[in-house]
Amino acid sequence: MSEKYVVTWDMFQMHARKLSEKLLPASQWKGVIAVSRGGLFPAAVISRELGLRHVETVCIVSYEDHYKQSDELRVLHAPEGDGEGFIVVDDLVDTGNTARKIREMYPKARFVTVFAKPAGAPLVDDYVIDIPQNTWIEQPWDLGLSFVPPLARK
Ligand SMILES: O=P(O)(O)OC[C@H]1O[C@H](OP(=O)(O)OP(=O)(O)O)[C@H](O)[C@@H]1O
Ligand SMILES: O=c1[nH]c(=O)c2nc[nH]c2[nH]1
Ligand SMILES: [Mg+2]
Repeated sequence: MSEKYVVTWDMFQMHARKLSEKLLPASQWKGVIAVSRGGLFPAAVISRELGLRHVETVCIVSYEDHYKQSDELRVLHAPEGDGEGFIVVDDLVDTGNTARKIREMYPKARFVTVFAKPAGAPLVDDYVIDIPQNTWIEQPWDLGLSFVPPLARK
């Protein structure tokens, strides 16, 4: 990836709130299924905003290494059913491989993400922010604050 897009916690919360607005009225939903782990973060915001207390996880491993996707997706845990009445939420779609698997598993769910790159965007029902394909999204839970030395050192 040639570019980086750094996301801060406050911007992430703001975008996740915007995504929640697209999911009104809340009464149409039984609950939320978070695509763990990245989807846990927007799922917390969405379930809070919409007053949904039924929160499930689907656990999929795609990127074993931070920047490198493995050939096979590994599903470690998945709630039963076709997803009817549920919002399935992930933090982002990139190649769309995870989204394709989710769509296959939960064809009746509404699948939403905060960020979408062009290759994955058509697979998502709702998202908030477009990101170019050549850009790596650095999520706030993967980052930390650290000291930066001044330019002029004595
Ligand atoms: O569209 P794709 O190319 O499939 O990529 C998107 C997926 O990749 C990331 O998850 P990852 O597999 O890194 O796991 P994590 O959520 O546990 O960090 C991200 O959270 C999405 O789930
Ligand atoms: O933190 C992440 N940023 C990304 O751009 C991305 N694409 C797939 N998986 C990803 N994880
Ligand atoms: Mg993920």
